[in-house]
Amino acid sequence: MDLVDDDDVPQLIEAGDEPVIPDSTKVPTDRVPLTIICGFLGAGKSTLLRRILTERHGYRIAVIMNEFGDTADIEAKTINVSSEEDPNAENSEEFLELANGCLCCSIKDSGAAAIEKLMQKKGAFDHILLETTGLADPGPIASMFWQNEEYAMGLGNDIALDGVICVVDAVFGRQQMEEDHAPDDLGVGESLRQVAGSDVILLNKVDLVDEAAAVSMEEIIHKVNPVARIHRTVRGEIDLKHIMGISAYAANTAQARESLGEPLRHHPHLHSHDDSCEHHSENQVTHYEMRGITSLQISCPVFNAARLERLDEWIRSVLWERRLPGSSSSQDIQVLRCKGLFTVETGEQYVLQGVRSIYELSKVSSGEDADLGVPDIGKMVLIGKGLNDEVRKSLEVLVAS
Ligand SMILES: Nc1nc2c(ncn2[C@@H]2O[C@H](COP(=O)(O)OP(=O)(O)OP(=O)(O)O)[C@@H](O)[C@H]2O)c(=O)[nH]1
Repeated sequence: MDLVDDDDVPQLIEAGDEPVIPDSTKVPTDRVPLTIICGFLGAGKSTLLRRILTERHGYRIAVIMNEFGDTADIEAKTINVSSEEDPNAENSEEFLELANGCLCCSIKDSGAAAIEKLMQKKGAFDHILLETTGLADPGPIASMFWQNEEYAMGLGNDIALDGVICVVDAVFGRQQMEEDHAPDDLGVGESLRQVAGSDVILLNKVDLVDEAAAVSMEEIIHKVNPVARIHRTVRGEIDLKHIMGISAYAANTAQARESLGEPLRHHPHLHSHDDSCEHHSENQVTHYEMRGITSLQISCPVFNAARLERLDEWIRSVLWERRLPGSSSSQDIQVLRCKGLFTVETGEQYVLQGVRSIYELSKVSSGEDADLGVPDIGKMVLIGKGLNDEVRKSLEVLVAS
């Protein structure tokens, strides 16, 4: 079942004389954060979730293990967890409250119905983890929980997308990405879409590879997605603060700068081409391509209001019409993820967040981050297909004009 039609006309920001720029201060704050966990087949998603469901970590998490986005029943494999009171509960109950405070949910309904049932238990958990099938593309699922007007009146009021986590197999990940060529409008397969559309990547099974192979894999991941944080894991062992509460979609200066700044600082041994360019503030398209997926990073000077409006128009054209403004022909551009942080002359800051055709360019509330030394230089990162030199030049001309 397709939860979201890629071709749907995006509804977030309507074209008009004035850009509709939401103020992040108006976003409700009492929502339950939701983290989507995707990953290659057999990469270790269930192992990670089993750990979360059984270890004492102090978090109250509702874990949904479901063939989400599919009409199939719950995954045949069982997460072998049991409560002390009823060791067979997972076989009979939709909801299993675990000794460590987590709530395990195996919900047969797919999609929104599963989440609606879970939200009836709101209060019993502080965070939702949603496991997707190994073949799932996280983009449409993320879109369902982020800036989706259809859900804004119902589900969207209760849930806030926190981030997308991708578990990558350190042994077979490279092969999976290279061989992956599912025929679709983008011409790339799911494993690449998962890496491109994620905010945090867990490079799992590093116990099975040597240091050189792990570094090489990190470099490949970084070149496909320069803004994702990469953590090495063995059997999903990771401090949960790295995958929960990351606010990857927040319209918040500190978070935006964090995700746009130095994504590889956990890995000082990595000095890729991208990093050196970054230090020189050089705008560039990554020279590495994996089945046409590239990233484009650009530095932006302080904007005036008119330029911000033109940038908004540029984004609409590229994300919605897949072409550069002023160009009559389709250039086959498809953006999977975009992020940005911009400062305008008045001192106000704007954060760009985008998942495919849906985006939000929102003003950061005044006073926020006032003491953090906000840099004058803004930055924008696009990840997707067709992001060639022509696209980069078009953006450079726009931000410099
Ligand atoms: N050596 C090693 N084995 C691991 C690690 N993580 C998971 N495994 C094993 O890899 C196999 C697949 O792990 P799963 O957690 O089932 O993977 P998955 O991503 O849920 O698989 P699918 O749902 O089929 O896509 C299992 O046999 C795990 O025990 C790891 O870090 N190191």
